[in-house]
Amino acid sequence: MDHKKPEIPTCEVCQQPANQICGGCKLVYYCSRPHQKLGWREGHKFKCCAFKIHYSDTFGRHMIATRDIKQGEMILKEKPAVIGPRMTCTPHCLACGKKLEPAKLEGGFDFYKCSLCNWPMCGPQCEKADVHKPECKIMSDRKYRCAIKYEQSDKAEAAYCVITPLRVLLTKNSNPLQFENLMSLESHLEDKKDTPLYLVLRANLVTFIVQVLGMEFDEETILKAASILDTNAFDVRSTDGTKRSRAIYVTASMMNHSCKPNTRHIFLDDDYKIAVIATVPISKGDIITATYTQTLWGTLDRRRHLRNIKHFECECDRCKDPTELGTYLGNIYCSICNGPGSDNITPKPMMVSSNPLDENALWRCEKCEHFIQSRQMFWGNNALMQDLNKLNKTGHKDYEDFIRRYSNTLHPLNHLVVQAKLALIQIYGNYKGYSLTEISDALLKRKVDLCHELLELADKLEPGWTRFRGTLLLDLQAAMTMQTKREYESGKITKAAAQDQLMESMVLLQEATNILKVEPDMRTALEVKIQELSSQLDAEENGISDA
Ligand SMILES: C[S@@+](CC[C@H](N)C(=O)[O-])C[C@H]1O[C@@H](n2cnc3c(N)ncnc32)[C@H](O)[C@@H]1O
Repeated sequence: MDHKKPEIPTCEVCQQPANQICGGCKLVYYCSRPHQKLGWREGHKFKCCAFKIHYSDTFGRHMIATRDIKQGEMILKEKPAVIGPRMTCTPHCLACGKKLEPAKLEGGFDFYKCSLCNWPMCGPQCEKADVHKPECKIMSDRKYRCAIKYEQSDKAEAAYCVITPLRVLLTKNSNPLQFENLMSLESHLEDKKDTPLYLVLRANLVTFIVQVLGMEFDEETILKAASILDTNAFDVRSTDGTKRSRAIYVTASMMNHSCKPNTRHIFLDDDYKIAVIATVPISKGDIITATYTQTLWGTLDRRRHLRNIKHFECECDRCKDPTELGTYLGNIYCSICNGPGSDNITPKPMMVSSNPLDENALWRCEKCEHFIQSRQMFWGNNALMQDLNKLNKTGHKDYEDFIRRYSNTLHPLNHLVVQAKLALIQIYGNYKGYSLTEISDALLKRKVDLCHELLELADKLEPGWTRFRGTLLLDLQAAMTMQTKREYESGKITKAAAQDQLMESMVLLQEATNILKVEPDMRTALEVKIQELSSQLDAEENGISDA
């Protein structure tokens, strides 16, 4: 027999036997905490991570896991290399990104303006923020004053298109290495150059940088900065929804797109660090992916968005599958098989694309000879989306009517129906007049059923520790807890059954907590919910609620 001596790990710093493994890369050992800290300072911080960047002709640079990554693990935390307003937006503060409201000033309603460059800002403090100083100086030195003034609420201003590209260009002097990193990102400028948007940018942005500000950049570099932002920037929102910006994270931008990604990201603190979290276990060698689009859109819409904005053709497993992994999210029923005079065949036959990777391919019935052009699918989707957007959002009636009205065309998991169902889950239990204590047993049951239905969808398209699943689990447990309370109080179930059901709710709440506890806005709310449910369980156990 081969009695091989087991290898004893040794400390990276002193080479003595060690038993503490680095939690980041899980590749190196230390004998003690002081040596781990020393090792980190001496260079491990540059090598320690769970991924490496690979290159392929199909994807360009992309991230690969260098070891198995656990569900819920934070893979990466990074500061933005550049952050600023979106291309066109309603007035937002150039420093903190907050959406601005006008105030009553001497000449009528207007925004507070920076005293030097006249851009709308929150107030004197934001006007002095470091992020605004360099652009403010160059604009005010050139006597440029922003012309935005309040006219009507929510008027989008195209003038914002100059700010974030200007911030990229300003790093050339302030942080040349950062400038190099930013300018080395994928731009797809060649594909965009002649699009209407870039023709407008040539007139606005290039003129602003070269002629108004007198900066020495050529047209190609300026448009490339704008194009790098379009290809790589993340949409950054504060957790309370009052602040919105776009930002580039040089390393996080290396994540490939997938229509069924294996990570989610959140933004932390006031400096908007991004944290990338594994939503499912990721095996060594797997590609680490994010989504650049909306997972709850159908394939036609997702692929068109990716083609137009990110300039690539997505060929992931979901895009290749005409049933979208069995969900039929982008499909409709066949109008012939399910039309008048049909024998109500079950399951109802669907229309599916004859080639999902070709936007122009015909859509055919799975059962009969019926087919339609893909443009009819686009038109139908747009028309119904407009219908959906017009519904009264404060109550449930319009949404329930929408689902009923189109039930012969749209199956229960069509993306338009899913939007209506998500709205209903929000309304039941949360909106004025619909609190969990107020709604009828029937509506409470409807909420529970909708949560179960969408959790099944989530398992196929956004599985694991996703925010979608986390928030659905929270909604479901709240509704189930109320159901239990009502059933017990009306004598429909015994105390033991009530306890079992509350334990079931607790399991759901615990999973939701595991998923959502990293989200800065959720921590306190989750603690309160666990406290409430625990007290309810105690009360049931001690017979207090029998009283
Ligand atoms: C944010 S960048 C990712 C980093 C980039 N690959 C690079 O080398 O700099 C986005 C670009 O990567 C490529 N890409 C990302 N995901 C892809 C995918 N699933 N299929 C094909 N190309 C992809 C596309 O060119 C896309 O515009």
